[in-house]
Amino acid sequence: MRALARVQEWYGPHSSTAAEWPVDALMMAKGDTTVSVVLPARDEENTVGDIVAAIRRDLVERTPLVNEILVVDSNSTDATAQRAREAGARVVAQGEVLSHLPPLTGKGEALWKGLAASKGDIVVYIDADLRSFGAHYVSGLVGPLLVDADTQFVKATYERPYIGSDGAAQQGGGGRVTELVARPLLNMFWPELAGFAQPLGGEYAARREVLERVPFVTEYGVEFGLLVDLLQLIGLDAMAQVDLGHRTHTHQSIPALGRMAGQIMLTAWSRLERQGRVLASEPPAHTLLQFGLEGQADLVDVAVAERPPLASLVLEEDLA
Ligand SMILES: O=c1ccn([C@@H]2O[C@H](COP(=O)(O)OP(=O)(O)O[C@H]3O[C@H](CO)[C@@H](O)[C@H](O)[C@H]3O)[C@@H](O)[C@H]2O)c(=O)[nH]1
Ligand SMILES: O=C(O)[C@H](O)COP(=O)(O)O
Repeated sequence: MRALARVQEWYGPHSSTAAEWPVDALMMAKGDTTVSVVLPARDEENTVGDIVAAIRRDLVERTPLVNEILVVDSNSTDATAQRAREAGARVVAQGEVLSHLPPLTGKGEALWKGLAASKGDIVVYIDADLRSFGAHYVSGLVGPLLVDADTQFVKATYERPYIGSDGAAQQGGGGRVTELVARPLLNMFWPELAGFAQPLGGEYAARREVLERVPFVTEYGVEFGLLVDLLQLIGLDAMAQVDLGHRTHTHQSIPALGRMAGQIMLTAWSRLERQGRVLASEPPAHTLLQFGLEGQADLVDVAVAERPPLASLVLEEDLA
């Protein structure tokens, strides 16, 4: 009950909508602060170009709110890098950033490499598979950071329909892993975070100095890990939420979401262990036996790894 009261107390003062952060007003607040937009992209040739072009048109050329657009090409096998470059982004290959380190995989790795390769004081992450993107996604996320010095991290919320193969939208049907896995876990173990309506969403912004002080879990554990670790590092009152309206994206299959769910559960477990809240006599298994339509079995690995806080790495390299 105490946690719920805490969420209620936090919610009002730390929630806003994108409409409350008009770009022209933000330009006054921006001053010398630089803003990087980082898009992780694996095989997103159908969507990445339009997203980059919209940011470039509305937030670089029309009003210079954004200083840098960086696409991290996450081992794509399609024309993602070319489309992103043509639309005006700088593109880096995930494996070529900090290439002296052994490569890791997945979205969390792309985000960490994007942090290392970008320069802005504020870093905005935007998924490259969005079909509902508008410039207000970026301005809404940076608004609280530019205007309020106490805000360190801003997470998006939105209505998330499920779009069926016939194109029909089912209101509230999207975010299946959020509803079935992430939200129950957060409410059980980190109830202070229960007010984040879309904890797994890929759109959020933070001050670089804060992002460089937390580890990044690889694969799809990254958003869950960041929320839990940032709560511990900066506290709930330095975290805010902005309603961006509506979000549609490319849905993954149920087996793929099962693997994502496994990665998120392992991330939660690692944080429970690290925070001294569970004592494991043996680590959880990280294999998942999945079954296809014909009943065929497939053993997959849902292990996640972790990159250390970027700041610790820079320090280590400075000392070496
Ligand atoms: O190895 C990868 C996998 C994904 N991506 C990119 O990451 C973004 C999100 O990935 P996606 O597969 O579309 O994830 P979703 O099914 O949409 O999963 C949701 O839940 C995940 C777990 O929190 C989040 O990482 C996602 O941002 C969020 O949209 C997209 O731009 C991908 O191209 C990579 O860069 N590398
Ligand atoms: O955020 C989630 O829960 C996953 O990305 C699944 O989203 P979807 O159900 O909208 O595909």
